[in-house]
Amino acid sequence: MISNPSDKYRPFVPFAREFSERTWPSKRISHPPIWMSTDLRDGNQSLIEPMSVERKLRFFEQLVKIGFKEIEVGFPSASQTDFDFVRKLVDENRIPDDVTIIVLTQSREDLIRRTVESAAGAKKAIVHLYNACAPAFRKIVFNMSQDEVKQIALDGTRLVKEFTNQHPETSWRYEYSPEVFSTTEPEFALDVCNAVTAAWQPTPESKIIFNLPATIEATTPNLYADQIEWMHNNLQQRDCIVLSVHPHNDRGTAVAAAEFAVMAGADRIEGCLFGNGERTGNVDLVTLALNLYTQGIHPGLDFSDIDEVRRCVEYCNQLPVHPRHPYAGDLVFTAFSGSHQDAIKKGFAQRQPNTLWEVPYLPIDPADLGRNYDAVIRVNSQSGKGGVSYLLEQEHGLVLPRRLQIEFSRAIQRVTDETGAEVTAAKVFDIFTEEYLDRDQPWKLIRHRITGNPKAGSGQQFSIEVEVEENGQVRHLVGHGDGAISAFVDALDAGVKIMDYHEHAIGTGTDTRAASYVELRVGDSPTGFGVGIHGDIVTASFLAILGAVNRHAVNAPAEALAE
Ligand SMILES: CC(=O)SCCNC(=O)CCNC(=O)[C@H](O)C(C)(C)COP(=O)(O)OP(=O)(O)OC[C@H]1O[C@@H](n2cnc3c(N)ncnc32)[C@H](O)[C@@H]1OP(=O)(O)O
Ligand SMILES: CC(C)C(=O)C(=O)O
Repeated sequence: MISNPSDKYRPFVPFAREFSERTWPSKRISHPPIWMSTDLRDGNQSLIEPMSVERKLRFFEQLVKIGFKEIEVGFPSASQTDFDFVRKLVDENRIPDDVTIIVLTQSREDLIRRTVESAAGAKKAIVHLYNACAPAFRKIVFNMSQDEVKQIALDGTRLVKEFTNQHPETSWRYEYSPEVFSTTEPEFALDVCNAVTAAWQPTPESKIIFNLPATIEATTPNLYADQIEWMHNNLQQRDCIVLSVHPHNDRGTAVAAAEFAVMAGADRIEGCLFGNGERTGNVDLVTLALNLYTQGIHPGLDFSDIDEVRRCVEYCNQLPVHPRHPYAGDLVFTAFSGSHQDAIKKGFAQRQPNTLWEVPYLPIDPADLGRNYDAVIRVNSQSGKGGVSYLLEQEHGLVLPRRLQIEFSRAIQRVTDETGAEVTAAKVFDIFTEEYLDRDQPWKLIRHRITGNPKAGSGQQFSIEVEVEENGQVRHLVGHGDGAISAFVDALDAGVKIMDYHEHAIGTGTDTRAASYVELRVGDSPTGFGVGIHGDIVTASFLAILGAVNRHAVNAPAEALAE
């Protein structure tokens, strides 16, 4: 009696085998596997609308551009489109000399004949034959014994040999997949593969490919690796074999399964870009390749323009790539949260050219994939001062002092709390402008003139004449001090005490302007900031002081700044 859904399932244990001789867990991947793209076959057969010849061609050319040397181009006996596409590649000489095409077939005479016909004339081609070997498939699909199922593989192998021999103009190789290997008894899968080896008679120069698929991912990836390592150790004529894996992603662990399988002895991986393929997809070759990249191993595939690849794949598959997809999604190099932004900003600030990549929260340099840094930091209610000030610095060259960052991020937080939405970099600057640069000011600077002419260190007084507009009235002020700022403060005579002052240049050459940031106190009020931007540094600092005084007058900071 089954009362719970979980009672319907049993854990997959591959026939009580222990695999205690395993060595793969302590292995490291030191070089890339042979990559085989099955986008045009396994990927294509899983699409809502299979690719047209035009889409297939576009995808094929993209795969070649990325650097794939083995491309499964279709199931030619499935449809006229698939057959015509393979013929087009061959007849129009579209296959580069260093690329081998692969064509898949069931083990049925008419289908094998047509499959060989589709690729005949290519310089290099691989015929790929499969039949399911797992107990459930033997029982449910074929209703056959082990020997009968093995015979399907042997009959198919003989026919592939016979038909390919009729086309000596092509350099043929052979790939055999004991489909559903992942839930097949290891001894039976081994027995079938060894029988196929004997029938095909591969050599070290012309190897057979045994592709051991996790047709349906049924186990934790470590168990798949155990199965692969066992085959690797027990297959006859291993030196004449390319050991391949073909993980599907039913449990969401196909990438781990493929990586473990390589550690366990696999030479080759079949998969699709961005993990397209039956059901949950084939293993994602982009993730696998770029995982190698981050370990200091060049994958031998070129994803230096990941967005172009993504656009092409989305067009051909008519399926979107998820915004969180590893390495390729729109959001994968973006931090919204404050502590992530803070760490990224510091990472960029400390980065030295030509050094190892070490920017927190960014496992890979987006520039290596053709991405820019525009989207690295985006601001919403989860963001902090680091992210906000990063945007001002990147977009407008404004390097806010720490306490101003704290003050300004409160203004941003008010907006994000109110709207619940993202604040774009342009909006951040608008809010900054409104808050610090373009207020409706009671005090406006009209002009100033330094009248004293002190020599540095002389102890002489600085004198200044200032013309300001105060609430519409023009006033002429005079002040004295040790420097321009103190003389200006003296002239204002508004109870101003300067607490902190920063300045820096924005831009270069004739366009250079100065940015000044002044933190001051008016009377006993809490401190507040003013910002001035001007071509003249002294004017910038006066604007900053007036800005702070104005902010105090209009909108005295309600609370003191706290660290
Ligand atoms: C795991 C994978 O991805 S395998 C690849 C799967 N891809 C595809 O199937 C896409 C292309 N396939 C097709 O277009 C069609 O299935 C065709 C043209 C190959 C065959 O079509 P049909 O002749 O109509 O047969 P159908 O698709 O129903 O196949 C089922 C039959 O093939 C048999 N069969 C299934 N796999 C194999 C195999 N590898 N070798 C031999 N026979 C097989 C089944 O037992 C069944 O036989 P039955 O009719 O005697 O019960
Ligand atoms: C044909 C085989 C390799 C396959 O696609 C699978 O088992 O998933």
